[in-house]
Amino acid sequence: MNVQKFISMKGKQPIVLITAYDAPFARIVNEAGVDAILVGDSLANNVLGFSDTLPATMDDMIRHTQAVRRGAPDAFIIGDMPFLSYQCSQDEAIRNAGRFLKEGGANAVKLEGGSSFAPLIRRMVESGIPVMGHLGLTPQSVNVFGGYRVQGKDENTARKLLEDAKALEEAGVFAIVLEMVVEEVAKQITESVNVPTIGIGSGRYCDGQVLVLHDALGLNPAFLPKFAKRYANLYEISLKAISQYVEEVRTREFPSEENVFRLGGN
Ligand SMILES: Nc1nc(=O)c2c([nH]1)NC[C@@H]1CN(c3ccc(C(=O)N[C@@H](CCC(=O)O)C(=O)O)cc3)CN21
Ligand SMILES: CC(C)C(=O)C(=O)O
Ligand SMILES: [Mg+2]
Repeated sequence: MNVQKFISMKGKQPIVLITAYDAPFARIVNEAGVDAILVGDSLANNVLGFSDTLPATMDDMIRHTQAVRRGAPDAFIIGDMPFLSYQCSQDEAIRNAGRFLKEGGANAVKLEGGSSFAPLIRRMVESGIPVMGHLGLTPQSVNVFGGYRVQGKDENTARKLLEDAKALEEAGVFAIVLEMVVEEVAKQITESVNVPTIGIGSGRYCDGQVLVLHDALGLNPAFLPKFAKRYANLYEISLKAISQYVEEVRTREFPSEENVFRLGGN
């Protein structure tokens, strides 16, 4: 996979992305054959225990991008730029984006935002950093939105989304994530730009889909967004497994003869 192949898949074959945050899961999703792995800033809520994505730092993201790279040496990896790593100044943004490639081992970065980020994105691409855009519900702006709401419900916001998508394409992004955009608007955007759209909660007509790993695997029993699908219930499976371990230590069933080292034996 590379950015040109990504672009060439538009309209031909659905593009499959999923998030991963560590080496063992990166190995699993890579072996399952996803087209790319997103090291999301949703690291903050899914792995670090925060309630939103805002606390993720550059150092967090680099450390976990490195872990994903070690678990999936040949995967196409996209690093998600965390809150305030690219909003303060263009120079700082380019340096931080570059860290994902130089230190993290990522192949590209993603950042949230519309046409006002087009000049920055153009500079990044001209500097040799492939950029994925992210429009619609941009979780780093949850405090401005006042919640996680569907985007593009009226004519004005739908038009703004379309204009933003065209501005990002013009700036040189290789793909655009559309998050929680009403299906009709996501379809229109998909038909109006020449780069692939990757949907999450944005319906059936995007060029690809991205899902949060912990949602797909059912690792969070408390919450599942309406747009997500649980393909397994790892919370229950894990709970059952560890409960059995607890029980077996207490009953001295574990460790058993096969787990022990003895004098003169093996
Ligand atoms: N585990 C996880 N899954 C995600 O999809 C995800 C993250 N984390 N973190 C980053 C963002 C935040 N996202 C979110 C967060 C909350 C809702 C939510 O509260 N949805 C409600 C209400 C939707 C509505 O207003 O209609 C839902 O029931 O889906 C949705 C997406 C999507 N992203
Ligand atoms: C939901 C995806 C697109 C994301 O940005 C993340 O996981 O951080
Ligand atoms: Mg994100």
